[in-house]
Amino acid sequence: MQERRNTLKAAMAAGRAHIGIWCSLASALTTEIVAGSGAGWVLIDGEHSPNHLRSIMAQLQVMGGFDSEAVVRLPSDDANLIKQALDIGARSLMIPNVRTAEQARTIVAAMTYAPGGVRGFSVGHRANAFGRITGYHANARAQQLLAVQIEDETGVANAAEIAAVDGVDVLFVGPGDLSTNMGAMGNPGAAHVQEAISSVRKAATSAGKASGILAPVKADADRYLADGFTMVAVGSDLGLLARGSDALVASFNQ
Ligand SMILES: O=C(O)C(=O)C[C@H](O)[C@@H](O)CO
Repeated sequence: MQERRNTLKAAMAAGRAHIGIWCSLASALTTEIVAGSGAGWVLIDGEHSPNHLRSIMAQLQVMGGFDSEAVVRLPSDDANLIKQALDIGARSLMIPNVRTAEQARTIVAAMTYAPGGVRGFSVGHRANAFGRITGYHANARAQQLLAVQIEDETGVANAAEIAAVDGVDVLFVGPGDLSTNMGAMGNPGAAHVQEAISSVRKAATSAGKASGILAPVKADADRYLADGFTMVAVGSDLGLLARGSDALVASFNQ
């Protein structure tokens, strides 16, 4: 049995844009619905949502039948969480609040088997189809994608060094945290925040890496894509359901 190619990783390496949808409802059913949309990737959020390893695994299982790549965001850079997420079958990770190149190297090491890293070795896990994937351990890193989130001014200042770390594929801007940490709470459109966002993209591009951002307003997403961001989340399951139901009710309350 062969592991399926990580088409998101290939697209990022080739500079091809893939839009994604953010899944925060911690539901295998809604993630399965979203995965059928044709989005290039689906973010399973383990930071700002009531997800846990089993709920993340259930979403990975339902996504197995779709071309869309599952990207799992962990709540931190904790090596033990990285190990568990990789073993249940996550191979594209998003790690929040990455501020230094050293932190990024530590994250890559947690994703990598010895001698290059410290990922714990096991044969019998879901990632390896329970021992059925030929050459899983030797090829695991080649199919992994790492998106590190740049979410404060330290990360922005270190973006070039972070992007240069071997194993980092994407610098992904967290617009909410970045704007908040820059004194413009929840307003990534502020001029100085936009300058920071642009500098992150340029740092990624200069290092031959991809850049990404969450942009649930279409005009923003279109602009970021035009500027060269290639991993752009353009909406969320939660937003689609909340705003869609609001609008539906409002349409009858004219
Ligand atoms: O800082 C941000 O913005 C992000 O990283 C995305 C948010 O955490 C996401 O949960 C918005 O729903």
